[in-house]
Amino acid sequence: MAYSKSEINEALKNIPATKGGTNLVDAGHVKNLQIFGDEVIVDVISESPALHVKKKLEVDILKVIHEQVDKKLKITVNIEVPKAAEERAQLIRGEALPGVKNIIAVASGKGGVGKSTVASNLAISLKQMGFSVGLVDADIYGPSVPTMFDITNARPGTINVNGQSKMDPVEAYGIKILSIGFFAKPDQAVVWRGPMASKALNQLLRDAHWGELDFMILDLPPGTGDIHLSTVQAVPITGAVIVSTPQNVALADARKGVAMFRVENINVPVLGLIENMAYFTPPELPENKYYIFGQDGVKNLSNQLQVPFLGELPIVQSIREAGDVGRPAAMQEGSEVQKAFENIARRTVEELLRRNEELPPTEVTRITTMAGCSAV
Ligand SMILES: Nc1ncnc2c1ncn2[C@@H]1O[C@H](COP(=O)(O)OP(=O)(O)OP(=O)(O)O)[C@@H](O)[C@H]1O
Repeated sequence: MAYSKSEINEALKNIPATKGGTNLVDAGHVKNLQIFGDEVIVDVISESPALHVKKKLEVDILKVIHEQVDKKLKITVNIEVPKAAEERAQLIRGEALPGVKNIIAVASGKGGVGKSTVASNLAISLKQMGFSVGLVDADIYGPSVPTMFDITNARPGTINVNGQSKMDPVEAYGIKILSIGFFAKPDQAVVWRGPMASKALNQLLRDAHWGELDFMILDLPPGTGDIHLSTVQAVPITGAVIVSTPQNVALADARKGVAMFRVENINVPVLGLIENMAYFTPPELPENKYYIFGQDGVKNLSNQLQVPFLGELPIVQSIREAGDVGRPAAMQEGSEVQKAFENIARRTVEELLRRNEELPPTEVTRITTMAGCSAV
């Protein structure tokens, strides 16, 4: 069957333009429309660079063409953002996040040491202490927060704030959450080039309606890469906590993590180190401790680097299980695990309050050269 451009244009007229109060076609936002048999290619403009606006535009286009023309059509949507709109978006980078009092970045040098587990449970413990908490999963290499909060199928909504369309974070267990995993398929984000990942992160932070938060917890990817630099450029991080196991290979990377935040141009206060998987106690031998990854490695590193030690977490099967079923272990009322996470949250808040008393607010990093980055 042959399809005509006018048929498709008529369908597209049902979609509002991203700016100007008219529809896509009348706003001149459909730049090109090509039809090859049952394939349709739509080149369209989005006046907003925001990820959720672009995603909605794509979904709307697929929907109206499938519904109003033919559901068998194969549709490709290419979205272009005019340069001026990009630049407007860049201008707002770097200011404080309105309504967000403290931003804590959770980082690790090495992957798999339990950074997301700590970030998720820290968020829960802070919430249990009565604070309002947001959690941003910026781990492009393996966004695990949606799994840990059982929201893999959730998607943020859209909310109108003072005439501007903003992302409405997903809420789970009283915590407002946005994850890079909501916007990229599991194997997609890993191959994003630095600028793409940075842009996506910037949007999670800035194009969302976070409301009033005492704490925003940022789950960073492991390592010391592009996304870390983008984060410190995007928002003023109040302080960073670094998670490591006591194993030498992890400690070497944790040291690099501390060094990164301490680089002159970055200058984010390190609130402290957390030792995860510190030991294992079999339930049938409660007096025994087995130091599977070595003993006190993180404690010793804290002393060496003169960074506060925020506490330790043993290896506990229920921590892993709780993460997998999407109900963080800190929610296990009255358990040892809940107490361990609560102690860490308390120590973190103590160090944060001390930091807020002793140091001026963090300024966003304005990196113009690579000078000073050799330590990373
Ligand atoms: N203390 C612990 N006891 C038992 N299991 C744990 C503990 N900490 C983390 N785990 C488990 O280890 C695995 C890795 O943890 P997690 O995903 O938090 O690490 P990560 O450092 O965020 O990894 P990456 O950033 O590389 O994806 C998960 O299955 C998690 O449930």
